[in-house]
Amino acid sequence: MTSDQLERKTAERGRLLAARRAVPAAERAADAAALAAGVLDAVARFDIAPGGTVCAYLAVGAEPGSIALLDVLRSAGYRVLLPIVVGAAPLDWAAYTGEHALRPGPHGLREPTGEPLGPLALASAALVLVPALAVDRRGTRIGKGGGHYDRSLPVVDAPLVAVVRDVELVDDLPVEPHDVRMTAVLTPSGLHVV
Ligand SMILES: Nc1nc2c(c(=O)[nH]1)N(C=O)[C@@H](CNc1ccc(C(=O)N[C@@H](CCC(=O)O)C(=O)O)cc1)CN2
Ligand SMILES: Nc1ncnc2c1ncn2[C@@H]1O[C@H](COP(=O)(O)OP(=O)(O)OP(=O)(O)O)[C@@H](O)[C@H]1O
Repeated sequence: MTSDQLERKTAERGRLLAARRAVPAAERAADAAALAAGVLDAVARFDIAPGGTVCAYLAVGAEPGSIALLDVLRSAGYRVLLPIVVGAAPLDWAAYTGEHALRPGPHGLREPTGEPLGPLALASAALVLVPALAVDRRGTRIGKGGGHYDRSLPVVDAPLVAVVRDVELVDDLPVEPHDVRMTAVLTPSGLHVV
């Protein structure tokens, strides 16, 4: 990637974060409800039966997503794992067993208090919900810039479903060699296979 493209990626990230912060609370709540309502369709579209493992994330700040989305998956019988940040190493994972079993983590995150299962737990996923700032129509994802998911996802064979707002599914994002492509994008309007 040229320094020009890297600059574009950094600028794009700033623009996307600012746009997210400007979303009014009512719209955030409506988006969260629509995503929680749509997540089971997404899982069904990939033929993942209850009992299967879904690696998910717990939304922080203005990110799309919610505890309710995790609870929908759990109530439907899926095993839900959440990431644990371990410095610059690939993400660790532990089971989400309810909002009571979370503790504060880095970057304002809440992380599961259960036994850490190790980075390879991600390989047991039947589907991975991936946080993103934006995704393009080729599946290129831009995240917060820590590289956590790009370092973690190479062990996964399962569908990778980025979760963004509808305006964050865009035509074209800059791509780097380490960027792992998404299989589909879940937005409040539904699942988009890319
Ligand atoms: N929900 C979620 N979990 C995730 C990620 C993510 O993007 N979203 N990550 C993706 O790799 C890893 C952690 N990376 C993160 C990097 C930066 C911030 C962040 O900017 N936090 C804000 C606080 C948000 C708030 O409280 O409003 C900050 O530190 O200012 C969060 C997570 C693993 N878990
Ligand atoms: N597979 C990898 N191995 C080693 N370093 C990596 C890998 N993937 C990404 N990185 C490092 O992480 C940095 C951030 O990457 P990138 O901008 O793609 O993050 P991101 O996908 O936006 O972040 P995140 O995954 O945390 O949401 C890169 O500059 C790179 O140095």
